Parts: sequence; C-alpha cells; structure tokens
Amino acid sequence: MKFPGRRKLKHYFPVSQEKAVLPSTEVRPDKDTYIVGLDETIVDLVANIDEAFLDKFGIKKGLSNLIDASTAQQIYAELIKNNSISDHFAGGTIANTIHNYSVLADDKSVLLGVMSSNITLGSPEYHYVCTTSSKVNMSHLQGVAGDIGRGVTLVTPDGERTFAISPGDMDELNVDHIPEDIIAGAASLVTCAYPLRHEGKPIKPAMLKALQDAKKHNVPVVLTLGTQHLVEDNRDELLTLIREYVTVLAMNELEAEALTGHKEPLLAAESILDDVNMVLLTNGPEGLYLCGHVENDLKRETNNPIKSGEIVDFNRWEFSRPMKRELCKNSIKVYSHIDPYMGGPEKIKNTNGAGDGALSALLHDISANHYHKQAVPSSSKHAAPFLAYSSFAQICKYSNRVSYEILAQSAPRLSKGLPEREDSLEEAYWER
Ligand SMILES: Nc1ncnc2c1ncn2[C@@H]1O[C@H](COP(=O)(O)OP(=O)(O)O)[C@@H](O)[C@H]1O
Ligand SMILES: Nc1nc2c(ncn2[C@@H]2O[C@H](COP(=O)(O)O)[C@@H](O)[C@H]2O)c(=O)[nH]1
Repeated sequence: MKFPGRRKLKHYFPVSQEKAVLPSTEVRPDKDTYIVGLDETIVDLVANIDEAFLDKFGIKKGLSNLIDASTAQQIYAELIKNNSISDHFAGGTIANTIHNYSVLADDKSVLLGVMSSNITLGSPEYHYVCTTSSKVNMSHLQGVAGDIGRGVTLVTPDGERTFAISPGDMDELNVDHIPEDIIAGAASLVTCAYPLRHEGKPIKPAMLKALQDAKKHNVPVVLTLGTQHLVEDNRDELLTLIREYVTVLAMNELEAEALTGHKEPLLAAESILDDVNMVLLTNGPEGLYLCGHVENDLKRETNNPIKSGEIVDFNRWEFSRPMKRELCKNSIKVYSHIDPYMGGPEKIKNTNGAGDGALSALLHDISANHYHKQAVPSSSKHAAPFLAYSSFAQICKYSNRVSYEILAQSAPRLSKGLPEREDSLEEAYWER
C-alpha cells in the first residue's frame, strides 16, 4: 500500500469566513427584520357601477358592507350581465398593507390568515397568490376547504369605493395557526378591527392570541379600524382592546369620529392619544395627521410653517421622533399634518387602499428603526427608546407620498417601490 504521505498542519486552518446564506423566503425570527400581518383573506373584484346599484342592494356608500351568499350571487350575476367587473386583485386591508410594506422596504413580511387548500388555475384564489409580493411569506397560512372572502369593490363615478364582502371561509383562522415565535421576532404586528364583527368565528380568538403574543414579547401592535359602522357597532369592545394591546392606531376621519365623537381630526387624535402611543389619521383630500408622544427633553421644533386649528400651533414639535408614553418621564403630545402630495393625482378613478398605503409607509419607518437598532445599537439614534426611525414630519411626507402612488395607479397594492428621486423635484434639491 502506498503511504498517504505527510501533511503539514499549517495548511489546515479553520475557515473564518461565514458560509454564504442562501436566499430564503422563510423568516428567521432572531436575524431578520420583518412584520407580521393578520387578516381576513379577501380577493377584490373591482366593478364600476352607479349610485342606483348601491341603493338596489341596500349597500352603504363608502363603507365595507357584509353580505350573505344569496345577495352576493345576485350582485355578481348583475355585474356579469352588465359586463362591469374590470378585474380581480388580492385585497384585505392588512394583506394590502404588508404587501405594500414588502414592496417599499424590499423586505419580508408574514401573512397570517386562511387560504383554500385546493387552488385551481384562474380562480380568485389563484389571482390572490399571483398578485401578492413574493416577499410576503404565506407559509403560515391555514388551509381551508372553502373559498377565501370575495370583496366586491363597487366604484361609483366620483371615484369612491364601497365594499360588499361575502366572507366564505375567511374567518376560519384558528389559534393553532398563530405562531408565537414568528410574532415574538417581528418589528411589529399589524391587524384590523374587522374580525370583531364576526362573533363566534375562530378568527376572533386567533386575533386575540396574536395580540397577547405581541404584548408578551414587547412587539408594537398596529391596529387599523377598518370602516365607520364597524367602529360604531363595536365601540366599547374596541376601546378595551385598544387600551390593552395597541401601540399605533390607524383610521380615517369617519372612523375617528365614530370612536371619539369628535368630527375635528385634531381633537379626535388628541383624545385617542390618551389610550395609545401613536395615531395615523387620514383625512381624504385634506391630507393626513400623524400624532404621538415624546419625552419633553427630547422634543424638536419644526422649521416648517406653524399651523393652528382646534389646537394652537399644533405642529410645533413635529420634528420630534415618536416614543412610547410609558417610557417618558414627562411626555408631551406631538401633532403633525400634511396636505396631499402635489395636491393628489390629477384624476382619481378609485380611492381604494389609499389609507392602507399611508400605513405601510409608517410600518416601514418603524421597521427601519428596529433594523438600525439591531445593526448599530450604540448609535445616537437609539439614545432613547424611540418607536420610529424618522420624525413625525418626515413620516407624514412618506405616508402621503405612498397614498398618492396608490391613487395614481388606481389599485390598492403597489406594483413597484417609490422612485429614489422624485421627478417632480428640481435637480438642485438632490444636490443639497
Ligand atoms: N381626493 C383626494 N385628493 C388628494 N389626496 C387624497 C384624496 N383622497 C385621499 N387622498 C390621499 O390619500 C390618503 C388616504 O386617504 P383616505 O381616503 O383618508 O383613506 P381611507 O382609504 O382609509 O379612507 C389621504 O391622507 C391623502 O393623502
Ligand atoms: N380584512 C378585511 N378587509 C376588508 C374588508 N372590507 C374591505 N376590506 C379591504 O379594504 C381594502 C381597501 O382599504 P381602504 O384603505 O380603501 O379602506 C380592500 O382591498 C378590501 O379588500 C373586511 O371586511 N375585512
């Protein structure tokens, strides 16, 4: 036998370079920055109709209306007869939001909800999966035997969208499909008030478990209110839930009024800030408000023009970064407002999803803070426990810009990220 020969020890050394990490859609709770969204899985069927159509089926304009299977069939048949259905898109207020987050952040999110176990080519479920970003992880969805929800999105000539929701199996999500470890590692958990209107359905306890997991692991909870009459019908239950679990509350002006009784958004926001750390209040053509708390010693004064409304000089401290009130010694309330980016698109065909878009930008900023804190914990950006990376004023601009994009493309889900540089701004702006 040939002797294998001598080998010098010095030629054998530990490999110091880390192995390349192969791309994976699965989230790694201890390493990745991601958000988790819990939603009723809904596919939107978009149709143009006139106001008489809404009256005929007793559907309240501008709101999300629940309908039974037989009304859904009648509506569907009439829309097909009139050839008014323009397309199917993945919908659901939270799934839209996390899709948009993933497009903006170019990073992962996790969707908790249901999906039909057997998807046939060309079905609404097929459209749902096809029109969701590949960065939205759907491996934790619960399989169901029936259909996901159908959200007939009825668009009137003024561009207002009204929903007729036929639930299918969308509320069958159960507590066994709420993964605690995935929630524990998230930069935030985002969900909506819609599950509250399905008394007796598994999604309600499932949502509660997700909220409890988030609270246990100190993960910020972001809740959107959904639609005005949902808030009116469930006000007390909602307030209890908000006080117990919610960090950031998002709504439009109608939902804010239903919750607080204040028509004036600033007063509504002021009142809600007694219960939560941050409020995003969108106000259609009047723009949006972002309000919250900051430690008095860390407040920063704006150099934008000072605005007054029901609260005098309300935007004075809008250059501050949001903080949790309970982590402040002397907290002050901070208010910021912005008008629509460029006054809004020239023609608005459909306002579907504009509010969800604004929220996805806020979630991106909260996640960016989470990421930066992990990457550079000693940075002065983390000298205090801030909730977001940017100031109230900066996030307002970002949120409004995303809403504009949603309105401009007439669909609730972004098909691409925002441009790095805005065409509308002078070259000199970027050189500054
Ligand atoms: N008619 C409009 N003109 C200009 N901007 C608008 C208009 N409607 C909505 N927006 C923009 O979209 C954002 C969200 O819209 P809003 O209608 O308040 O949300 P929601 O869809 O939740 O009701 C607003 O804050 C604003 O920036
Ligand atoms: N989870 C639910 N989502 C719903 C319901 N009704 C409507 N929607 C979804 O909302 C978005 C549009 O949001 P907005 O910003 O225009 O308010 C749309 O895609 C719908 O699918 C519901 O009952 N539950």
